Amino acid sequence: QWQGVIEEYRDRLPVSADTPVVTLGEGGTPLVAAQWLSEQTGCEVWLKVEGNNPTGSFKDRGMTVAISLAAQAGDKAVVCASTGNTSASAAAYAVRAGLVPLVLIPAGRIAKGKLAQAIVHGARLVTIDGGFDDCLRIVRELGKHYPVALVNSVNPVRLEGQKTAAFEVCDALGDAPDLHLLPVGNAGNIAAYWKGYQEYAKDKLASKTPQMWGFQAEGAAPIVRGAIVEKPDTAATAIRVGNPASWTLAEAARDESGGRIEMVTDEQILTAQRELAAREGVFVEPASAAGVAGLLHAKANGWLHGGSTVVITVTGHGLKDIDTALDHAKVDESPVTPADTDAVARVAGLA
Ligand SMILES: Cc1ncc(COP(=O)(O)O)c(/C=C/C(=O)C(=O)O)c1O
Repeated sequence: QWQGVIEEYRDRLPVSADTPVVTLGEGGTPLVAAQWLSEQTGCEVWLKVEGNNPTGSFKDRGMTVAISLAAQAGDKAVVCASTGNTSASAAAYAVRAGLVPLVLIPAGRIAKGKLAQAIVHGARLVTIDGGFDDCLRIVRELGKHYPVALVNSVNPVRLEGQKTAAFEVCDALGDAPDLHLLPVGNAGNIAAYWKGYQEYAKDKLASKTPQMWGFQAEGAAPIVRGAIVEKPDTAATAIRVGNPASWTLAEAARDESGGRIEMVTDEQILTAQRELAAREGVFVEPASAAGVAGLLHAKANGWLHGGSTVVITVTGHGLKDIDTALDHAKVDESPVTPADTDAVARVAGLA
């Protein structure tokens, strides 16, 4: 039975023997062979399906560590700013530890599945008349003046937990891949993976480190443009961030790994989301498809060498944001059909 991130990688995490382990069995997510993407690119492509975590995104990896340490420290409340998945995860893990979750979210731009999670877990929800970056600025100030633990990815223990995904990739493949692709929003995850890959290579558990390729949405691409984006805008609301907290760490991951951070349009992201579901059977929320859009973009631009081993992290489950999926679905809404077998056979294209 998989014990969750802390028990599986205890000696690589900033926990001690008397840290209470607050877990929902996070981690140990599937590494799925992507046949269609492999055919399209001539590479060996794998998907690290992080939507399979307990609250539906990779955030659980960092939250189990952050909340366990907050419980050990005797904190009574935790606070975070979020585009949705961090708050969903913080709420679930906090209540398990008997802590009060206080979450700040940007008005109007949070996927309903994530909002539902924060609400049903009983988080204290504050909807800010502003963007994610405003929420983050405020929680940093709250952390300074009130007895609350800050559990955003500005808290390094979050990235410690998130680096375990790189360990799992190496454990599953027997080595690090040549390339690792993933979305970049607040930019903690690309930094976390890079840290994990470096640790495994140092300990000779991998023969190399991969190039880290991060992808931002064109309307929210501060790292690509080299400037803060005052009004970030993208349908991929999870990565609608104009001033990433881990900007410097993400650039270090890009440069030290010989990788790249590029941008893809919303059109490319939503097409990748649809293609991934229709061809590989993997349904992810829009932001999570940015790495897949990035792979197809890289292939079209000739950046991709055939035969490379490529891992793409798809970061959150598609059920988080069904509104966007349905808005852009190409499905022809079939009219309600009479409860008659012959009629169904005709509508279903069997007859
Ligand atoms: C599905 C999904 N995909 C990609 C990202 C980007 O990861 P980072 O580059 O490490 O920020 C997020 C991030 C979400 C939040 O930052 C939050 O929940 O506040 C996400 O939820």
